[in-house]
Amino acid sequence: RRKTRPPGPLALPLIGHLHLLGPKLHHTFHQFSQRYGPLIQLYLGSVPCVVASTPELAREFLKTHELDFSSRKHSTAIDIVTYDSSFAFAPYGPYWKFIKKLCTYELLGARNLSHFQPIRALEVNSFLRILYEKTEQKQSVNVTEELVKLTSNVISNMMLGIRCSGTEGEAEVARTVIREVTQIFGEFDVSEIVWFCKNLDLQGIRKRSEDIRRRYDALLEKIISDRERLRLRGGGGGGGGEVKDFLDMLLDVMESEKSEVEFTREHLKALILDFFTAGTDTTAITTEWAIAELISNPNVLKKAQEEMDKVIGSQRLLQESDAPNLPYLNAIIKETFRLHPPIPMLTRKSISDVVVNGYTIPAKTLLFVNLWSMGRNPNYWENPMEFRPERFLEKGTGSIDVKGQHFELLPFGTGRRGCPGMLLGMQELFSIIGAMVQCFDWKLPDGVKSVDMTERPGLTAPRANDLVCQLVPRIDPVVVSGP
Ligand code: HEM
Repeated sequence: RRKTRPPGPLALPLIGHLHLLGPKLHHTFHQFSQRYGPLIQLYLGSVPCVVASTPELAREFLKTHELDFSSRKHSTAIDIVTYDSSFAFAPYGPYWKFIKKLCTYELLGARNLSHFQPIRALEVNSFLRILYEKTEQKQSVNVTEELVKLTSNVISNMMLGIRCSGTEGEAEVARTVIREVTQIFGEFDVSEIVWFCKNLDLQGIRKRSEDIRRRYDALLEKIISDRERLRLRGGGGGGGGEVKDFLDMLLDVMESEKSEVEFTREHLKALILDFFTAGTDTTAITTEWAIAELISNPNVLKKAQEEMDKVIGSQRLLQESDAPNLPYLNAIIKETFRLHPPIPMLTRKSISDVVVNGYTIPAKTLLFVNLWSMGRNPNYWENPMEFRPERFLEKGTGSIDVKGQHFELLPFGTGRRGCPGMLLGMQELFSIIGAMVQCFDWKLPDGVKSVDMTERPGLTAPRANDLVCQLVPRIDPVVVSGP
Protein backbone atom coordinates (compact mmCIF):
# COMPACT_ATOMS: atom_id res chain seq x y z
CA ARG A 1 0.00 0.00 0.00
CA ARG A 2 1.09 3.61 -0.63
CA LYS A 3 2.54 5.20 2.46
CA THR A 4 1.09 8.67 2.88
CA ARG A 5 2.05 9.96 6.32
CA PRO A 6 4.99 9.06 8.59
CA PRO A 7 4.18 6.91 11.65
CA GLY A 8 3.51 8.32 15.10
CA PRO A 9 1.44 7.85 18.25
CA LEU A 10 -2.34 8.00 18.14
CA ALA A 11 -3.68 11.56 18.13
CA LEU A 12 -6.70 12.82 20.08
CA PRO A 13 -9.29 15.07 18.43
CA LEU A 14 -8.59 18.83 18.77
CA ILE A 15 -5.46 18.56 20.92
CA GLY A 16 -3.57 16.08 18.74
CA HIS A 17 -0.56 14.86 20.75
CA LEU A 18 -0.38 17.74 23.24
CA HIS A 19 -1.28 15.42 26.11
CA LEU A 20 1.81 13.26 25.41
CA LEU A 21 4.38 16.04 25.45
CA GLY A 22 6.76 16.47 28.37
CA PRO A 23 8.34 19.80 29.33
CA LYS A 24 11.51 19.01 27.37
CA LEU A 25 10.20 18.53 23.87
CA HIS A 26 13.44 17.11 22.46
CA HIS A 27 13.45 14.38 25.15
CA THR A 28 9.85 13.40 24.35
CA PHE A 29 10.58 13.35 20.61
CA HIS A 30 13.69 11.23 21.26
CA GLN A 31 11.54 8.64 23.05
CA PHE A 32 8.95 8.70 20.25
CA SER A 33 11.64 8.18 17.61
CA GLN A 34 12.98 5.16 19.48
CA ARG A 35 9.50 3.68 19.35
CA TYR A 36 8.19 4.79 15.94
CA GLY A 37 11.37 5.30 13.91
CA PRO A 38 13.56 8.22 12.81
CA LEU A 39 10.79 10.06 10.96
CA ILE A 40 7.56 10.62 12.82
CA GLN A 41 4.48 12.74 12.43
CA LEU A 42 2.66 14.53 15.25
CA TYR A 43 -0.03 17.12 15.75
CA LEU A 44 0.54 19.97 18.18
CA GLY A 45 -3.12 20.85 18.53
CA SER A 46 -4.13 21.31 14.91
CA VAL A 47 -0.59 22.07 13.68
CA PRO A 48 1.02 19.18 11.72
CA CYS A 49 4.66 18.44 12.60
CA VAL A 50 7.36 16.02 11.53
CA VAL A 51 10.38 15.08 13.60
CA ALA A 52 13.60 13.87 11.94
CA SER A 53 16.30 12.20 14.02
CA THR A 54 19.07 10.93 11.73
CA PRO A 55 21.79 12.65 9.66
CA GLU A 56 20.32 11.13 6.46
CA LEU A 57 16.93 12.66 7.15
CA ALA A 58 18.55 15.96 8.17
CA ARG A 59 20.28 15.98 4.77
CA GLU A 60 17.04 15.15 2.99
CA PHE A 61 15.03 17.93 4.64
CA LEU A 62 17.71 20.59 4.98
CA LYS A 63 19.68 20.06 1.78
CA THR A 64 17.57 18.22 -0.81
CA HIS A 65 14.44 20.16 0.19
CA GLU A 66 16.24 23.20 1.53
CA LEU A 67 14.04 25.81 -0.08
CA ASP A 68 10.83 23.97 0.83
CA PHE A 69 11.89 24.15 4.49
CA SER A 70 13.38 27.64 4.49
CA SER A 71 10.64 29.28 6.52
CA ARG A 72 10.18 29.49 10.29
CA LYS A 73 7.22 29.24 12.59
CA HIS A 74 5.82 32.50 13.87
CA SER A 75 3.97 33.04 17.12
CA THR A 76 2.09 35.90 18.73
CA ALA A 77 5.02 36.47 21.11
CA ILE A 78 7.56 36.57 18.27
CA ASP A 79 5.47 38.94 16.16
CA ILE A 80 4.79 41.34 19.04
CA VAL A 81 8.27 41.38 20.59
CA THR A 82 10.14 41.63 17.28
CA TYR A 83 7.84 44.29 15.72
CA ASP A 84 6.96 41.56 13.18
CA SER A 85 10.29 42.58 11.58
CA SER A 86 12.72 39.90 12.76
CA PHE A 87 15.42 38.59 10.42
CA ALA A 88 15.66 35.24 12.25
CA PHE A 89 11.93 34.62 11.72
CA ALA A 90 11.56 36.38 8.35
CA PRO A 91 10.29 34.37 5.38
CA TYR A 92 12.92 33.46 2.80
CA GLY A 93 12.56 36.52 0.57
CA PRO A 94 14.16 39.88 -0.40
CA TYR A 95 14.44 41.29 3.15
CA TRP A 96 15.94 38.06 4.54
CA LYS A 97 18.42 37.90 1.62
CA PHE A 98 19.47 41.53 2.12
CA ILE A 99 20.20 41.06 5.84
CA LYS A 100 21.88 37.69 5.26
CA LYS A 101 24.31 39.40 2.87
CA LEU A 102 24.90 42.20 5.38
CA CYS A 103 25.62 39.62 8.12
CA THR A 104 27.90 37.49 5.97
CA TYR A 105 30.02 40.22 4.41
CA GLU A 106 29.87 43.00 6.98
CA LEU A 107 28.43 42.62 10.48
CA LEU A 108 29.48 39.04 11.24
CA GLY A 109 32.09 38.64 8.51
CA ALA A 110 35.69 37.67 9.29
CA ARG A 111 37.10 41.17 8.65
CA ASN A 112 34.65 42.94 10.93
CA LEU A 113 35.02 40.31 13.65
CA SER A 114 38.78 40.72 13.62
CA HIS A 115 38.28 44.49 14.24
CA PHE A 116 36.39 43.58 17.39
CA GLN A 117 38.96 41.06 18.60
CA PRO A 118 40.45 43.52 21.18
CA ILE A 119 36.98 44.08 22.67
CA ARG A 120 36.46 40.33 23.04
CA ALA A 121 39.92 39.90 24.58
CA LEU A 122 39.21 42.72 27.08
CA GLU A 123 35.95 41.09 28.12
CA VAL A 124 37.56 37.67 28.60
CA ASN A 125 40.31 39.32 30.66
CA SER A 126 37.92 41.09 32.97
CA PHE A 127 35.93 37.86 33.35
CA LEU A 128 39.12 36.00 34.35
CA ARG A 129 40.06 38.76 36.79
CA ILE A 130 36.68 38.37 38.53
CA LEU A 131 37.35 34.63 38.85
CA TYR A 132 40.83 35.29 40.27
CA GLU A 133 39.43 37.79 42.81
CA LYS A 134 36.83 35.30 44.02
CA THR A 135 39.48 32.61 44.28
CA GLU A 136 41.75 34.87 46.36
CA GLN A 137 38.83 35.54 48.68
CA LYS A 138 38.34 31.75 48.94
CA GLN A 139 34.81 32.11 47.50
CA SER A 140 33.02 29.62 45.27
CA VAL A 141 32.20 30.99 41.82
CA ASN A 142 28.74 30.96 40.26
CA VAL A 143 30.03 30.16 36.78
CA THR A 144 26.56 30.37 35.21
CA GLU A 145 26.05 33.97 36.31
CA GLU A 146 29.52 35.11 35.31
CA LEU A 147 29.25 33.50 31.86
CA VAL A 148 25.92 35.12 31.05
CA LYS A 149 27.43 38.50 32.00
CA LEU A 150 30.49 37.84 29.86
CA THR A 151 28.64 36.77 26.70
CA SER A 152 26.11 39.59 26.92
CA ASN A 153 28.94 42.08 27.51
CA VAL A 154 30.67 40.84 24.35
CA ILE A 155 27.53 41.23 22.23
CA SER A 156 26.35 44.51 23.75
CA ASN A 157 29.82 46.00 23.45
CA MET A 158 30.22 44.94 19.81
CA MET A 159 26.71 46.00 18.88
CA LEU A 160 25.99 49.06 20.95
CA GLY A 161 29.24 50.06 22.61
CA ILE A 162 27.78 49.44 26.09
CA ARG A 163 28.66 46.92 28.81
CA CYS A 164 27.40 45.81 32.21
CA SER A 165 28.53 48.15 34.92
CA GLY A 166 27.47 45.59 37.50
CA THR A 167 24.57 47.79 38.63
CA GLU A 168 21.56 49.03 36.72
CA GLY A 169 23.48 49.89 33.53
CA GLU A 170 21.83 49.73 30.10
CA ALA A 171 23.48 46.40 29.33
CA GLU A 172 22.16 45.00 32.60
CA VAL A 173 18.59 46.04 31.71
CA ALA A 174 19.07 44.58 28.20
CA ARG A 175 20.22 41.31 29.74
CA THR A 176 17.08 41.03 31.88
CA VAL A 177 14.79 41.78 28.93
CA ILE A 178 16.61 39.31 26.68
CA ARG A 179 16.21 36.56 29.25
CA GLU A 180 12.45 37.18 29.30
CA VAL A 181 12.39 37.18 25.48
CA THR A 182 14.06 33.77 25.15
CA GLN A 183 11.75 32.38 27.81
CA ILE A 184 8.53 33.60 26.18
CA PHE A 185 9.67 32.46 22.70
CA GLY A 186 10.11 28.97 24.12
CA GLU A 187 6.62 28.75 25.63
CA PHE A 188 3.82 26.82 23.95
CA ASP A 189 0.93 29.14 23.25
CA VAL A 190 -2.21 27.02 23.44
CA SER A 191 -4.25 29.80 21.78
CA GLU A 192 -2.22 29.30 18.63
CA ILE A 193 -2.31 25.56 18.31
CA VAL A 194 -5.83 24.72 19.46
CA TRP A 195 -8.06 26.44 16.93
CA PHE A 196 -11.08 27.09 19.17
CA CYS A 197 -8.84 28.98 21.68
CA LYS A 198 -7.57 31.22 18.89
CA ASN A 199 -8.97 34.51 20.22
CA LEU A 200 -8.12 33.88 23.86
CA ASP A 201 -4.94 34.87 25.68
CA LEU A 202 -5.13 31.91 28.05
CA GLN A 203 -1.53 32.08 29.32
CA GLY A 204 -1.28 35.89 29.20
CA ILE A 205 1.38 35.58 26.48
CA ARG A 206 0.07 38.51 24.46
CA LYS A 207 -0.01 40.77 27.52
CA ARG A 208 3.48 39.75 28.68
CA SER A 209 4.88 40.17 25.15
CA GLU A 210 3.52 43.68 24.92
CA ASP A 211 5.12 44.51 28.26
CA ILE A 212 8.51 43.10 27.14
CA ARG A 213 8.33 45.04 23.89
CA ARG A 214 7.50 48.30 25.72
CA ARG A 215 10.55 47.92 27.97
CA TYR A 216 12.87 46.82 25.17
CA ASP A 217 11.65 49.64 22.95
CA ALA A 218 12.24 52.30 25.64
CA LEU A 219 15.77 51.01 26.20
CA LEU A 220 16.70 50.80 22.52
CA GLU A 221 15.08 54.13 21.62
CA LYS A 222 17.22 55.84 24.23
CA ILE A 223 20.41 54.16 22.99
CA ILE A 224 19.58 54.94 19.35
CA SER A 225 18.62 58.58 20.02
CA ASP A 226 21.82 59.14 22.06
CA ARG A 227 23.82 57.72 19.16
CA GLU A 228 21.96 59.80 16.57
CA ARG A 229 22.80 62.96 18.54
CA LEU A 230 26.43 61.86 18.72
CA ARG A 231 26.49 61.23 14.96
CA LEU A 232 25.07 64.67 14.30
CA ARG A 233 28.03 66.06 16.24
CA GLY A 234 30.32 63.98 14.03
CA GLY A 235 31.05 61.13 16.50
CA GLY A 236 30.31 57.41 16.40
CA GLY A 237 30.41 54.34 18.60
CA GLY A 238 32.32 51.18 18.92
CA GLY A 239 34.37 51.60 22.04
CA GLY A 240 37.41 50.92 19.91
CA GLY A 241 38.54 54.18 18.29
CA GLU A 242 37.94 54.10 14.54
CA VAL A 243 35.94 50.86 14.56
CA LYS A 244 32.22 51.34 14.00
CA ASP A 245 29.96 49.19 16.13
CA PHE A 246 26.91 47.37 14.71
CA LEU A 247 24.60 50.23 15.65
CA ASP A 248 26.60 52.70 13.60
CA MET A 249 26.74 50.34 10.63
CA LEU A 250 22.99 49.74 10.83
CA LEU A 251 22.22 53.44 11.15
CA ASP A 252 24.32 53.94 8.00
CA VAL A 253 22.14 51.38 6.22
CA MET A 254 18.94 52.95 7.57
CA GLU A 255 19.96 56.43 6.48
CA SER A 256 21.28 55.31 3.09
CA GLU A 257 19.18 56.24 0.10
CA LYS A 258 20.81 53.53 -1.99
CA SER A 259 19.65 50.61 0.16
CA GLU A 260 18.30 47.67 -1.92
CA VAL A 261 15.34 47.10 0.42
CA GLU A 262 13.55 49.22 2.98
CA PHE A 263 15.38 49.07 6.32
CA THR A 264 13.33 50.86 8.95
CA ARG A 265 13.95 51.76 12.59
CA GLU A 266 11.84 48.75 13.57
CA HIS A 267 13.96 46.47 11.40
CA LEU A 268 17.03 47.86 13.15
CA LYS A 269 15.63 47.26 16.65
CA ALA A 270 14.45 43.78 15.67
CA LEU A 271 17.87 42.84 14.24
CA ILE A 272 19.66 43.92 17.40
CA LEU A 273 17.20 41.83 19.38
CA ASP A 274 17.86 38.86 17.05
CA PHE A 275 21.59 39.09 17.69
CA PHE A 276 21.12 39.47 21.43
CA THR A 277 18.76 36.51 21.74
CA ALA A 278 20.65 34.26 19.33
CA GLY A 279 24.18 35.18 20.33
CA THR A 280 24.43 35.37 24.11
CA ASP A 281 22.70 32.38 25.73
CA THR A 282 23.94 29.91 23.10
CA THR A 283 27.60 30.67 23.85
CA ALA A 284 27.12 30.81 27.63
CA ILE A 285 25.17 27.52 27.70
CA THR A 286 27.77 25.67 25.61
CA THR A 287 30.64 26.91 27.79
CA GLU A 288 28.85 25.90 30.95
CA TRP A 289 28.17 22.38 29.66
CA ALA A 290 31.81 22.07 28.57
CA ILE A 291 33.06 22.99 32.06
CA ALA A 292 30.51 20.66 33.68
CA GLU A 293 31.76 17.80 31.47
CA LEU A 294 35.41 18.64 32.24
CA ILE A 295 34.73 18.51 35.98
CA SER A 296 32.98 15.16 35.53
CA ASN A 297 35.85 13.86 33.35
CA PRO A 298 39.11 14.98 35.07
CA ASN A 299 41.22 12.95 32.63
CA VAL A 300 39.90 15.07 29.74
CA LEU A 301 40.61 18.30 31.64
CA LYS A 302 44.14 17.10 32.39
CA LYS A 303 44.78 16.25 28.74
CA ALA A 304 43.49 19.67 27.62
CA GLN A 305 45.75 21.40 30.14
CA GLU A 306 48.74 19.36 28.97
CA GLU A 307 48.06 20.44 25.39
CA MET A 308 47.75 24.05 26.54
CA ASP A 309 50.99 23.94 28.56
CA LYS A 310 52.85 22.44 25.61
CA VAL A 311 51.55 24.83 22.95
CA ILE A 312 51.12 28.07 24.90
CA GLY A 313 52.92 27.69 28.22
CA SER A 314 52.19 29.77 31.31
CA GLN A 315 53.72 33.12 30.35
CA ARG A 316 50.93 34.32 28.11
CA LEU A 317 47.18 33.91 27.84
CA LEU A 318 45.68 31.90 24.99
CA GLN A 319 44.40 34.01 22.06
CA GLU A 320 41.77 33.34 19.40
CA SER A 321 44.56 32.93 16.83
CA ASP A 322 45.87 29.86 18.73
CA ALA A 323 42.80 27.84 17.66
CA PRO A 324 44.43 25.83 14.83
CA ASN A 325 47.22 24.69 17.18
CA LEU A 326 44.94 23.26 19.87
CA PRO A 327 43.12 20.30 18.27
CA TYR A 328 42.16 18.70 21.59
CA LEU A 329 40.46 21.89 22.79
CA ASN A 330 38.58 22.05 19.49
CA ALA A 331 37.53 18.42 19.94
CA ILE A 332 36.20 19.25 23.43
CA ILE A 333 34.00 21.96 21.92
CA LYS A 334 32.65 19.51 19.30
CA GLU A 335 32.03 16.80 21.88
CA THR A 336 30.13 19.33 24.01
CA PHE A 337 27.99 20.25 20.99
CA ARG A 338 27.29 16.57 20.31
CA LEU A 339 25.89 15.84 23.76
CA HIS A 340 24.58 19.30 24.65
CA PRO A 341 23.56 21.27 21.54
CA PRO A 342 22.41 24.62 23.04
CA ILE A 343 19.59 24.72 20.48
CA PRO A 344 18.49 21.09 20.76
CA MET A 345 16.23 21.08 17.70
CA LEU A 346 16.39 22.95 14.39
CA THR A 347 12.90 24.25 13.69
CA ARG A 348 11.67 25.11 10.21
CA LYS A 349 8.31 25.31 8.42
CA SER A 350 7.50 24.01 4.94
CA ILE A 351 6.18 26.32 2.25
CA SER A 352 5.11 23.60 -0.21
CA ASP A 353 4.12 19.91 -0.32
CA VAL A 354 7.14 17.58 -0.46
CA VAL A 355 7.75 13.85 -0.59
CA VAL A 356 10.42 12.56 1.80
CA ASN A 357 11.24 8.84 2.12
CA GLY A 358 8.03 8.10 0.24
CA TYR A 359 5.85 10.09 2.66
CA THR A 360 3.89 13.14 1.63
CA ILE A 361 4.61 16.11 3.90
CA PRO A 362 2.10 18.90 3.28
CA ALA A 363 2.89 22.64 3.14
CA LYS A 364 2.81 24.50 6.48
CA THR A 365 4.17 21.48 8.37
CA LEU A 366 6.55 22.24 11.22
CA LEU A 367 9.85 20.41 10.96
CA PHE A 368 11.94 19.55 14.01
CA VAL A 369 15.41 18.12 13.41
CA ASN A 370 16.30 16.64 16.78
CA LEU A 371 20.04 17.37 17.14
CA TRP A 372 19.99 16.25 20.76
CA SER A 373 18.72 12.83 19.74
CA MET A 374 21.14 12.56 16.78
CA GLY A 375 24.12 13.09 19.09
CA ARG A 376 23.01 10.15 21.25
CA ASN A 377 22.39 7.65 18.46
CA PRO A 378 24.60 4.54 18.89
CA ASN A 379 24.35 3.83 15.14
CA TYR A 380 26.44 6.96 14.49
CA TRP A 381 28.50 7.40 17.67
CA GLU A 382 30.35 4.67 19.54
CA ASN A 383 29.40 4.65 23.25
CA PRO A 384 27.41 7.83 22.70
CA MET A 385 26.91 8.71 26.36
CA GLU A 386 30.65 8.81 26.99
CA PHE A 387 32.29 12.28 26.87
CA ARG A 388 35.27 11.36 24.71
CA PRO A 389 36.66 14.25 22.60
CA GLU A 390 39.24 11.84 21.09
CA ARG A 391 36.50 10.56 18.75
CA PHE A 392 36.87 13.81 16.78
CA LEU A 393 40.60 13.31 16.33
CA GLU A 394 40.06 9.87 14.85
CA LYS A 395 39.70 9.49 11.12
CA GLY A 396 36.33 9.89 9.48
CA THR A 397 34.40 11.53 12.30
CA GLY A 398 32.12 14.49 11.78
CA SER A 399 33.04 18.12 11.71
CA ILE A 400 30.92 21.20 12.19
CA ASP A 401 29.88 22.67 8.90
CA VAL A 402 27.05 24.99 8.04
CA LYS A 403 27.62 24.57 4.32
CA GLY A 404 25.85 21.25 4.14
CA GLN A 405 28.69 18.75 3.84
CA HIS A 406 28.31 16.84 7.10
CA PHE A 407 25.06 16.15 8.83
CA GLU A 408 26.11 14.26 12.00
CA LEU A 409 26.89 17.42 13.95
CA LEU A 410 24.76 20.48 13.20
CA PRO A 411 24.92 22.74 16.27
CA PHE A 412 24.72 25.83 14.02
CA GLY A 413 22.13 24.38 11.63
CA THR A 414 22.94 24.22 7.95
CA GLY A 415 22.37 25.75 4.53
CA ARG A 416 21.05 29.21 3.79
CA ARG A 417 19.19 29.38 7.09
CA GLY A 418 22.19 28.15 9.08
CA CYS A 419 23.57 30.37 11.83
CA PRO A 420 25.26 33.54 10.52
CA GLY A 421 27.03 33.94 13.91
CA MET A 422 28.96 30.66 13.71
CA LEU A 423 32.37 32.29 13.29
CA LEU A 424 31.81 34.64 16.22
CA GLY A 425 30.33 31.83 18.32
CA MET A 426 33.32 29.56 17.67
CA GLN A 427 35.83 32.35 18.35
CA GLU A 428 34.15 33.11 21.66
CA LEU A 429 33.87 29.47 22.71
CA PHE A 430 37.48 28.82 21.89
CA SER A 431 38.85 31.79 23.81
CA ILE A 432 36.52 31.48 26.82
CA ILE A 433 36.72 27.70 27.35
CA GLY A 434 40.43 27.77 26.48
CA ALA A 435 41.21 30.51 29.02
CA MET A 436 39.16 28.76 31.72
CA VAL A 437 41.09 25.53 31.13
CA GLN A 438 44.46 27.28 30.96
CA CYS A 439 44.05 29.47 34.05
CA PHE A 440 42.28 27.21 36.55
CA ASP A 441 41.76 23.75 37.91
CA TRP A 442 38.03 23.14 38.30
CA LYS A 443 36.45 21.43 41.30
CA LEU A 444 33.03 21.15 42.90
CA PRO A 445 32.47 22.90 46.26
CA ASP A 446 33.29 20.79 49.35
CA GLY A 447 30.59 18.26 50.10
CA VAL A 448 29.19 18.16 46.52
CA LYS A 449 29.94 14.72 45.06
CA SER A 450 28.93 14.98 41.40
CA VAL A 451 27.94 17.53 38.78
CA ASP A 452 24.20 17.87 38.34
CA MET A 453 23.62 17.41 34.58
CA THR A 454 19.85 18.05 34.55
CA GLU A 455 18.49 20.26 31.75
CA ARG A 456 15.97 23.07 31.99
CA PRO A 457 13.02 23.08 29.54
CA GLY A 458 12.73 25.80 26.86
CA LEU A 459 13.79 26.83 23.38
CA THR A 460 17.43 26.34 24.36
CA ALA A 461 18.81 23.52 26.52
CA PRO A 462 20.67 25.06 29.47
CA ARG A 463 21.57 23.30 32.70
CA ALA A 464 18.71 23.32 35.19
CA ASN A 465 20.79 24.58 38.11
CA ASP A 466 23.59 27.12 38.28
CA LEU A 467 27.08 25.67 38.07
CA VAL A 468 28.93 26.65 41.24
CA CYS A 469 32.63 25.70 41.41
CA GLN A 470 35.78 26.07 43.38
CA LEU A 471 38.76 27.21 41.36
CA VAL A 472 42.47 26.70 41.88
CA PRO A 473 44.67 29.07 39.82
CA ARG A 474 47.15 27.36 37.50
CA ILE A 475 48.93 30.39 36.12
CA ASP A 476 50.02 33.67 37.62
CA PRO A 477 47.19 36.27 37.55
CA VAL A 478 49.73 38.83 36.25
CA VAL A 479 49.51 37.01 32.88
CA VAL A 480 45.83 37.95 32.82
CA SER A 481 46.40 41.63 33.62
CA GLY A 482 44.85 42.60 30.30
CA PRO A 483 45.84 43.96 26.91
C1 HEM B 1 27.51 28.77 20.27
C2 HEM B 1 26.97 29.73 19.57
C3 HEM B 1 25.78 29.58 18.65
C4 HEM B 1 25.04 28.47 18.31
C5 HEM B 1 25.24 27.03 18.78
C6 HEM B 1 24.02 28.91 17.37
C7 HEM B 1 23.08 28.06 16.79
C8 HEM B 1 22.13 28.48 15.86
C9 HEM B 1 21.17 27.59 15.23
C10 HEM B 1 21.06 26.10 15.48
C11 HEM B 1 20.41 28.34 14.40
C12 HEM B 1 19.28 27.83 13.49
C13 HEM B 1 19.91 27.35 12.21
C14 HEM B 1 19.02 26.59 11.24
O1 HEM B 1 17.79 26.68 11.29
O2 HEM B 1 19.58 25.86 10.38
C15 HEM B 1 20.87 29.72 14.51
C16 HEM B 1 20.33 30.77 13.81
C17 HEM B 1 20.74 32.07 13.98
N1 HEM B 1 21.79 32.52 14.74
FE1 HEM B 1 23.05 31.39 15.86
N2 HEM B 1 24.15 30.25 17.17
C18 HEM B 1 25.21 30.71 17.92
C19 HEM B 1 25.71 32.00 17.98
C20 HEM B 1 25.17 33.07 17.30
C21 HEM B 1 25.70 34.41 17.35
C22 HEM B 1 26.95 34.84 18.13
C23 HEM B 1 24.86 35.18 16.58
C24 HEM B 1 24.93 36.66 16.26
C25 HEM B 1 25.49 37.58 16.96
C26 HEM B 1 23.83 34.32 16.05
C27 HEM B 1 22.81 34.73 15.22
C28 HEM B 1 21.86 33.89 14.64
C29 HEM B 1 20.79 34.36 13.76
C30 HEM B 1 20.50 35.81 13.39
C31 HEM B 1 20.09 33.22 13.34
C32 HEM B 1 18.88 33.16 12.40
C33 HEM B 1 19.38 32.93 10.97
C34 HEM B 1 18.26 32.82 9.93
O3 HEM B 1 17.11 32.56 10.28
O4 HEM B 1 18.55 32.96 8.75
N3 HEM B 1 24.05 33.03 16.50
N4 HEM B 1 21.92 29.76 15.40
